[in-house]
Amino acid sequence: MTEASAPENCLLEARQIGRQTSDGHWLNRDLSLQIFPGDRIAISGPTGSGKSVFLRSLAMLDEIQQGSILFHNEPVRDKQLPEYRSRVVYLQQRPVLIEGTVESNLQFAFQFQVNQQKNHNPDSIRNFLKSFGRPESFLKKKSSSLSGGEGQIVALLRALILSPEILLLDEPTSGLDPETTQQFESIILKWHETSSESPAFVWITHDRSQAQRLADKVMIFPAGQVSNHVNPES
Ligand SMILES: Nc1ncnc2c1ncn2[C@@H]1O[C@H](COP(=O)(O)OP(=O)(O)OP(=O)(O)O)[C@@H](O)[C@H]1O
Repeated sequence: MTEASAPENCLLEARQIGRQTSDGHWLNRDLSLQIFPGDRIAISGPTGSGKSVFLRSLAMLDEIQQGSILFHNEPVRDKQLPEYRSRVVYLQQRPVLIEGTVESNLQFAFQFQVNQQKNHNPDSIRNFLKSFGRPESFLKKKSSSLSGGEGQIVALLRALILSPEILLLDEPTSGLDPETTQQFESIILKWHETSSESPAFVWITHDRSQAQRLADKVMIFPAGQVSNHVNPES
């Protein structure tokens, strides 16, 4: 039986995907998700239930051994991966920054051919910094001198200035204090609300109240059911 296609406006579809280790052990199986413009999706579930494995599969960082991933209803070919990764941006729990200043980290992505047509807008960077309560001199700070939380902020700015269609966030605030967590959430919600392209995000969180604040759909692991209600009591 052939599966029905996703609606035309579907940005990203994981269709019954599964990931297996080289010794044949399934880390997750039969997981499906459709992501539409404007979606705010939380992924929740116990430790070790396969949330990060799934998100890495969506980011196409790890190969899947079952099912398919479709971007705008088309499979992504190997040679399209750089473009895919500039449109579907993955932010991991611990940021990876290059040596040099904050500014050089922010400019780094624009060196790649796939991002050269994107606008490097200094005003938007200044606005983001303001929202984080950081002065412009923050741009001159060495990445090696940043705290873990500041590093995560830089990684977020670096992702947002690429104007992604989808942002994939793996517990991005787990190492941040409550104030920085709140700033981080506000920035993402503001980006989400004000971007003309109607971007979507998928956010792994253990914190039910965070899921409640941020998301309008929740995917619960290990089964991977998607529900339209984020109920902090359930
Ligand atoms: N590359 C890999 N090879 C073998 N096992 C792996 C690999 N990646 C993840 N696992 C295992 O898969 C399981 C699910 O891991 P995953 O990191 O996705 O869990 P999680 O739900 O994100 O957990 P947490 O909430 O603690 O971050 C774990 O038992 C983990 O050890």
